[in-house]
Amino acid sequence: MEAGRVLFAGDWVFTRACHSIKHLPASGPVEVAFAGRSNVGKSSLLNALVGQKQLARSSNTPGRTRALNLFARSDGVGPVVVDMPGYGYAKAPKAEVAAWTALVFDYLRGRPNLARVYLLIDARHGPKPVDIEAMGVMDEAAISYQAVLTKCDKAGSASAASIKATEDALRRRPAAHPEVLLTSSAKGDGIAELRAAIATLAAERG
Ligand SMILES: Nc1nc2c(ncn2[C@@H]2O[C@H](COP(=O)(O)OP(=O)(O)OP(=O)(O)O)[C@@H](O)[C@H]2O)c(=O)[nH]1
Ligand SMILES: [Mg+2]
Repeated sequence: MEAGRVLFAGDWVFTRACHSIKHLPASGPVEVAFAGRSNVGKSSLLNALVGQKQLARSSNTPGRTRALNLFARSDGVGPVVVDMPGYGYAKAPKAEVAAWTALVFDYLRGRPNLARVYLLIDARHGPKPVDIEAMGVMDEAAISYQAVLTKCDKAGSASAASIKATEDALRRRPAAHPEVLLTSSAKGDGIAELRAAIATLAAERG
């Protein structure tokens, strides 16, 4: 827990927006990425980790994040954290949504220094078909991933069913971490645990 706190207490800054995987740095430190449907809470989770409300822009309107946005500590210590566009429904033209979705899936398939994907799932709704598709892509690419339920503060009794549905969807998937993390960016639940998990990963892989 302490290593996670220290890692995220540093000075985290936005470093680059990539609209194509060609624009990513050729190689570099370990990356950790947040994937999930539009509006699931990816940018908010990053802000909760770093303790800054507006480092990554979040919005009520699905389709806020439109590039692979890279964040890192200004002193270069630790991993790069990648806030991705959402896949699925968004308030944007269909062709644009299709382009981001392709960008996300290209990144998941072909990034050698990608150490772990956190697959965010809304605790009120559980996994949707597009989340299952993302799991399949990551299994095939052998990218380690872990499910994170978001907005647990709003889910009430629905979260038990979402936990069960998520665990069921992850069973027998070769690249999936079996444990589901429960979080609320609004209330801070699960944030210290996620910080610690990322610090451990960076220490192992960095
Ligand atoms: N109650 C509650 N609301 C949350 C939480 N996390 C995110 N939200 C809200 O959900 C909305 C979407 O959050 P974002 O962080 O922008 O979601 P995103 O996944 O980055 O969305 P896109 O960039 O559009 O794909 C915002 O209005 C947030 O304030 C949470 O833990 N609890
Ligand atoms: Mg976002």
